[in-house]
Amino acid sequence: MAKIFISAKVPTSGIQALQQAGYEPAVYQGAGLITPTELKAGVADAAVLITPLSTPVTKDIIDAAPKLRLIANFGAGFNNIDINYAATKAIAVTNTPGVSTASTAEVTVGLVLALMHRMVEGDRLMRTTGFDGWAPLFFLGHELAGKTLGIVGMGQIGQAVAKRLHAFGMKIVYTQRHQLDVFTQSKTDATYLTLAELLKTADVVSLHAPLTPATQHLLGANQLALMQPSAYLINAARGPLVDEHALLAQLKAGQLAGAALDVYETEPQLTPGFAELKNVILTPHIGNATVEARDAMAKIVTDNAIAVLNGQAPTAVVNGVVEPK
Ligand SMILES: NC(=O)c1ccc[n+]([C@@H]2O[C@H](COP(=O)([O-])OP(=O)(O)OC[C@H]3O[C@@H](n4cnc5c(N)ncnc54)[C@H](O)[C@@H]3O)[C@@H](O)[C@H]2O)c1
Repeated sequence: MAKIFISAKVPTSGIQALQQAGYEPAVYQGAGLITPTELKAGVADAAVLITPLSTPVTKDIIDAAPKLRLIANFGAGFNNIDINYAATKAIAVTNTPGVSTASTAEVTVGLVLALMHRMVEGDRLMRTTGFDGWAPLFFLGHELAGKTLGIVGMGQIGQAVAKRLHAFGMKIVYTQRHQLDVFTQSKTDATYLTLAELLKTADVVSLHAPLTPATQHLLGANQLALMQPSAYLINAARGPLVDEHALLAQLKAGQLAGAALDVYETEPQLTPGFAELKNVILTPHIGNATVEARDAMAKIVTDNAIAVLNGQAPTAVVNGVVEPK
């Protein structure tokens, strides 16, 4: 029987779906992330690899897997996989689009609310020194209503964030490679701007573009310097979109009002300096960490595994290989 190797624990619903289809997947049981050596051993005789987005699947790993036909990435972003090299070996690479949208949009909205209303900072205060009581000038934040939200990458998550924060009374501007069609744009009254115009204009900048060579350090020192000192930055996309050292310098210099990060440039490491800043919220890559999203992701990867092993085409192919070897 063809081997399915799963390089991290996944929801029970996924394992059960594979068992019902007659497969007994081998699941990595170690603590933390799998090492490259363990991954190579796991894929050596596997036809399918199901892997979380935190695990690099490099040329070396692919070379160690001569029977591999499918790499089903458990995640929407797939920058962890050498998709082009996989294509040269007729290995399909799939992701899990769409099902992270509600969860990641909700987390983003939560970060905007918490940052602008200083909720995490307030929680920390109550757990330490406490406060002297209500006072007219005490602990002031800012309302979202009437402010401008700038979305970088108006795809599924960007649009879901726009819809939700438009309901809070925010004006929506966005940038990406192509303008939206008029109908989609009109649903949130969104206005297209260039990245530079957006950075100069927005009170809150929220990143929702994928990590590609073109988006690496999309916000470097020069771009961050365009933002208003009263503006906030949210990154729930991918850490390397932002030059974190430049961001830290801007925050320390008071050139930005605050930032909320769910993802990190050298994830899972945190760049030293952020933890000390009161106007920064840090969450551990929990954008789609919901039971609902993870079950839906498990369904996509296991459906694809079963399809490929039955000689059918997988869905959500990201490297053009619709008929794997
Ligand atoms: N924090 C989390 O847990 C979490 C969860 C899910 C997804 N994500 C990240 O969010 C990203 C977006 O997800 P999605 O489902 O909305 O993807 P999507 O493909 O629907 O949207 C991405 C958008 O980014 C735009 N884009 C591409 N290159 C760009 C550039 N150079 N400048 C500006 N815009 C650009 C695209 O045109 C597209 O509209 C994913 O790639 C992933 O990295 C994070």
